[in-house]
Amino acid sequence: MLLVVTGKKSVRSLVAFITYWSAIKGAVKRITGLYQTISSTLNVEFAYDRRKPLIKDLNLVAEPGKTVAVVGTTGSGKSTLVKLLFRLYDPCEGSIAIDGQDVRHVRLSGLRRAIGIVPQNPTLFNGTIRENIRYARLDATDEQIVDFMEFQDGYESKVGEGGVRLSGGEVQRLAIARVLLENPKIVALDEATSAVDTLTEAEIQKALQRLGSGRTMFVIAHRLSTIVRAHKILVVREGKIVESGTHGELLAKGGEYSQLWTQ
Ligand SMILES: Nc1ncnc2c1ncn2[C@@H]1O[C@H](COP(=O)(O)OP(=O)(O)OP(=O)(O)O)[C@@H](O)[C@H]1O
Repeated sequence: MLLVVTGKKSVRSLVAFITYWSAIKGAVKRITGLYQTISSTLNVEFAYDRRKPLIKDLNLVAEPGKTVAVVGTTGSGKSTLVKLLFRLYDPCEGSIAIDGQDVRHVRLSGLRRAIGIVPQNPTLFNGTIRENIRYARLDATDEQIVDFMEFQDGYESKVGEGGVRLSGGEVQRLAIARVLLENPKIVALDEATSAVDTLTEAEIQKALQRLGSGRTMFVIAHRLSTIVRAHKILVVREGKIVESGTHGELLAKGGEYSQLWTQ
């Protein structure tokens, strides 16, 4: 800049330099992007129907490698938070960012590669467990697929139409295995509500711990064990985060969370 002011360089070369520098910086951002810190501006708002705002004053930070559990009554807006993150919808006000970059400025294909989703009811087709897991990454080797966890009847057993031959716990573990195979940096998990026995519960928790290791995980949580293990719990009511903290902190506070807990 000084060289331009003193007349030693032309404005044209300064413009060329800035363009060149922006291109390099852009490229570096794509290469080094950790895709791990999720944050929002203070004023994020969202409405499906403009007359009825749903998400209000959303203030959210999820730190790299940490598990954030979202809890709240039905219809409080938990799934909508995940939809905003994944850009199925954009906020009406404010913005959500990953590593400080507004998700609206990240290429959609890149964003969806960076975030893995474990849905409550995964779509399963009538093939083997191995084939259903491979669906997440068609070029995966057999070794890569069996690396994650064990299934009682083995990887070659058929799951049946829509997974009817699997137990609720196996369906959840299969959905987790798919995302482990995808290996994204961020995971959004909509935890199934189905009750499972203690042994299955322990297996699901083991799979979840592996999933959360080194990843930022955002869980719409229903299981006690998941909530207790989370690094941070967000309590959502009518689209607002009304409390946040660890399980111990929130219980000690004696507010909304402790009421949810005793219900
Ligand atoms: N696509 C949509 N169009 C219009 N309204 C919607 C849409 N999706 C959700 N809603 C409404 O927004 C509100 C919040 O829904 P959301 O699914 O985010 O809640 P939730 O806390 O995840 O509920 P649950 O625990 O039952 O899954 C609900 O009143 C719901 O009916």
